[in-house]
Amino acid sequence: MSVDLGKVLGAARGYRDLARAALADIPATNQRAHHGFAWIATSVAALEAVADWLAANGGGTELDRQVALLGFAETLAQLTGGLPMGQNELLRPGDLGLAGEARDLALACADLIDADHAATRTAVAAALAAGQWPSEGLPEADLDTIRDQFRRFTEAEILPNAHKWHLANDLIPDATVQAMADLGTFGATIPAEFGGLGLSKLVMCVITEELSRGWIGAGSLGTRSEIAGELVAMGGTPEQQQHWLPKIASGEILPTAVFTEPDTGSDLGSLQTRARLVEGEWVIDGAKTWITHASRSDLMTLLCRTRPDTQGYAGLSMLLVPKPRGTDADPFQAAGMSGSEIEVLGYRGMREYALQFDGLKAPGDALLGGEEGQGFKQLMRTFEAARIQTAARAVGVAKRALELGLSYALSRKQFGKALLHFPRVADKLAMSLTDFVLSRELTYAAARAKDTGKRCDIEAGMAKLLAARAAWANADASLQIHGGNGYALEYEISRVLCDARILNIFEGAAEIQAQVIARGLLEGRN
Ligand SMILES: Cc1cc2nc3c(=O)[nH]c(=O)nc-3n(C[C@H](O)[C@H](O)[C@H](O)COP(=O)(O)OP(=O)(O)OC[C@H]3O[C@@H](n4cnc5c(N)ncnc54)[C@H](O)[C@@H]3O)c2cc1C
Repeated sequence: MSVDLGKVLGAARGYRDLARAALADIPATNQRAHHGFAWIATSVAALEAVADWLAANGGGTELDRQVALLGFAETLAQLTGGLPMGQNELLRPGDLGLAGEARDLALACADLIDADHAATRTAVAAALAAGQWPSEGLPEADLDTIRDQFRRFTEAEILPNAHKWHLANDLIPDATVQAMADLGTFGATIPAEFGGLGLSKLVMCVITEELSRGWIGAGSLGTRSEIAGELVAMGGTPEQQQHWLPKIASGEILPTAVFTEPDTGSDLGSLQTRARLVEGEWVIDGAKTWITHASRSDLMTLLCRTRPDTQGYAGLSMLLVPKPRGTDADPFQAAGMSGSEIEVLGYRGMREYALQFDGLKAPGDALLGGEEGQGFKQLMRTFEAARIQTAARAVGVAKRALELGLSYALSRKQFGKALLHFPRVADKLAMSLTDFVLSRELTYAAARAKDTGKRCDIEAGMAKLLAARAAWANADASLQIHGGNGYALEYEISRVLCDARILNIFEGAAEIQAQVIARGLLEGRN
């Protein structure tokens, strides 16, 4: 079927602009409308990214074009019918007072929306069954080589072990961490003058995607190095940069990100952990929770209140707090610091901890940038790259879920034929592939925006929002294809489902991303 995707994209953009205009009369307290607008804008941005991907691949292969067609058709149907913002939250055009405008859009794109795409879905599933995948060639130099390198590593070191490590709640072995360090995982984006590879955020995405395809734990190992590296590179003093960045880049030290508190998660500006200067040293008191890799790490990037008289963001500062690396027998060895492990569904390999600080000491020069009151701003700037990296983690998880569903659908027979031959199974695979491609291309688009140096909290939020939805949807679809076996711990998909679920929560819950996107777009930033 031949559809003018450029024309459809133009119409979708027009609808997004109408949604933006509609918000002029709708207060921000109406989250369904405001967050819904963010979802509309995110959906349109994904279509733009897919159109760019096709163009960059010379119009694409037949499979590329089929995937793009399904992506456009489904997205337009969602825009004009019901856009899933959550499992039981569908944005309807009427929520923005756009019922008539949505009907106009549906009419303008009737060729696409009203068509029966069953044959395309079947063809896409058949292509997958034949071992074909959509183009992943990137125009940027060397990226395919880097992808190959990390794909080979993941195949050899991560995939054969991940499920075993997950079931045993093991830490990723030190030897694997070292092998990842040797590949340059932790210093990929740290400037070359500080011992890193000085590569782009797009490279970071490709690396993260490949590792996360093997296991979210592996793809997440570099997250805290990315956060610490960004914090120090963007906000550190020259001395802090010289001291910390080479060690982070080489993997000699593993950082941990210490922000969330028992009573303070999404609303970080309210956090209560305090640090005060006593005789030239910082003394830290308070409680933190959900801290990943807190034991086997050497440096805490710790957000705390250094101005006790302030409330909100103004009094928050970021400290670079060295700590001894813990062991299983003695996980927290610093005086004034204790912790206990939080048992979790998935996202294993580093372990999460609740931490208590009772007079923990840090050196006087631990204050990031040497300036108090900058912590929240410093962290928000860092969140852009961290959210793009999280989106890339989700893309890798979404792909693995699809691979597992595909493999099971090919090998399992019911009613005398492989599951793949049932249209409802083939549909799940075709739409999983479509969601994977849309979120991958949107994530790459966000990384490219970040690489230009411009502010891109909107792009980062969009990528994370969509990719986290794709990871969860694909994991759920794949588990459904596995039937009862998918529910058995011994099957890898049981882990992938648990791993996928976290992506919508940390690094800013989906609702927070939607809020950031809506606010930013309404302020005219995009
Ligand atoms: C496995 C795991 C690893 C983690 N690792 C780390 C780490 O290494 N370091 C660290 O500092 N933190 C970490 N976190 C914490 C994580 O960042 C927080 O869980 C997250 O920020 C959400 O905070 P919260 O859990 O307190 O949820 P809350 O802030 O209590 O929010 C709960 C829910 O309410 C809704 N909600 C909240 N605010 C709004 C709003 N304004 N509008 C609409 N809906 C809203 C959302 O659905 C949200 O999911 C981790 C968490 C997990 C589960």
